[in-house]
This record gives sequence, C-alpha cells and structure tokens, in this order.
Amino acid sequence: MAEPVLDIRRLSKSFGALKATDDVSLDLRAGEIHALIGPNGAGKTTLIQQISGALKPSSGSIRFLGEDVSALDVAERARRGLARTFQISSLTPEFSALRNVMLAVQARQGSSFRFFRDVMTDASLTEPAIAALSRVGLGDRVRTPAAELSHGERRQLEIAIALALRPKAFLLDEPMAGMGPEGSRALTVLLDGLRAEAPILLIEHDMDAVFALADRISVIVYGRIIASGTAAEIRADSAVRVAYLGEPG
Ligand SMILES: Nc1ncnc2c1ncn2[C@@H]1O[C@H](COP(=O)(O)OP(=O)(O)OP(=O)(O)O)[C@@H](O)[C@H]1O
Repeated sequence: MAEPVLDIRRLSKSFGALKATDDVSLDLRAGEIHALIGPNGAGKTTLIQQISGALKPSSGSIRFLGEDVSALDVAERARRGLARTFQISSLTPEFSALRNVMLAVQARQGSSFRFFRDVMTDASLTEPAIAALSRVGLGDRVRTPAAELSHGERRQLEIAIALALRPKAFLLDEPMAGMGPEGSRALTVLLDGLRAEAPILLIEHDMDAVFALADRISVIVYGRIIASGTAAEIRADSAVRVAYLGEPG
C-alpha cells in the first residue's frame, strides 16, 4: 500500500501530570476522510495542534508526504501543504471575503510587500481566490466583509482560505460547530467533494456528519485511541458504545 499522506506515530503530550495525548498513532491516506471523535477534553484539539506544529509533542513523530516534519514550525508545515481550520475564527472581519482569501494566497506565494491596490488587481492573486470562494458556494459574496457573513458563510470562508493554500491535507477542527441543520447539510456535501482534492482529518462532534462522511473513524478518550475502523465497525464496537456513544456497559 502507498505510504499515507500523514503518519502520526506514538505521539504523546503531557501538561504536568495530565496526558492529553497518550501514545497516539494514526494515519491519513490519499482520498479519505478520517474522523477523530471523542468526548469534550479527550485531547482532539491538542492532537491537531501537534500535527499543525502549534504545540510541541512530548514524544513521538509526525511524517507528512514521506518526510519527518516533527521539528518544523507551523509556517513550514503549512507551506508544505498542511492546511488547518480553527474552532475559533481567524478571519479579519472588516476585510471582504475576497481579501481574506487573498491574504492566504499571497502568503502561500510568499510574495514580498506590495501596495494593496496593486494586489487587488493582480489576477494571479484574485483568480485563485475567487475560484476558492466559488468552490465553497460564496461566489456571490466575494465583496462582502467577513463581519457581514452569516456564521455558516464564515465557516465556508475559512474552508475557502484553506483551499486557496492548495493543501495536500486538511486538518478541520469542528467545521460544523454552530451551524444549523441546513448549513451542516451543505457543508457535508462540500467536504464530501473536498476529499478528492486532499484527504481530511476531521474533528467533529456532529455524529450525523461524521457517520455520513468518514471513510474511517478513530475514537479518542482520555488522550488514547480506543478504537479505529469504518463507521460500521465503530458503531458495533462495544468499548466505544460504553465510553463515548453513551450506552450502558
Ligand atoms: N495548554 C494546556 N495546559 C494544560 N492543560 C491543557 C492545555 N490544553 C489542553 N489541556 C487539557 O488537555 C485535555 C485535552 O484538551 P483538548 O482541548 O485537546 O480536548 P478536546 O478533545 O479538543 O475537547 P473539545 O471537544 O471540548 O474541544 C483537557 O483536559 C484540557 O483541559
């Protein structure tokens, strides 16, 4: 089998006596959505932060596209194609949707300082940004300030920004959070198509979305992966049902 896009090996992270990530190994393969689920405080965000480079693991390694990236910082991992969206928005509210995406495109291209009016007419920057906005369904909101977008639209915008970075893998931290049922359905369709572009490691509490989308699901409880498998395998796993899906033992 081809080497996974992302390969996490025996990752641990302690905060004092607390093992927030405890000997976690998992991988992300080309074309798939791998969902990571678990109760509040299980260590999902801590794990994503270590993968993105925001947090240094206590031990273990992270391989991305066949190389050990454990010692690289966030910017270098992003430059190599690891795109993360956040639980808490990182948008600039007063900027238009287009300008928010273009900042990301510009960062990727590593272009040196230019006056913004020049940037806004530079097709090499505007075209990929508009394409990313259209892709997520915001083609008619290009000029709208991020502050005037609905909650759901802002989540779409965050995904457009991740897309504009032409990632080799997406790390999505609760993209459905705060979405109504209609928004969640639309986002589910979008993520479904996105996996063809780059595989997705998806942290999500919305179980309808997880079971609809995930090719594989890993369940994390108290920092440890207690089960990993297809949706059907996870549904049938008695340890998962007791520990997470809330069924009596
Ligand atoms: N910087 C930190 N210092 C100390 N403890 C931390 C730190 N960050 C996280 N923790 C603890 O590590 C554990 C895992 O937290 P984490 O945020 O990763 O969980 P989570 O699974 O993402 O939860 P949620 O689903 O609520 O977002 C929690 O007990 C949390 O309190």
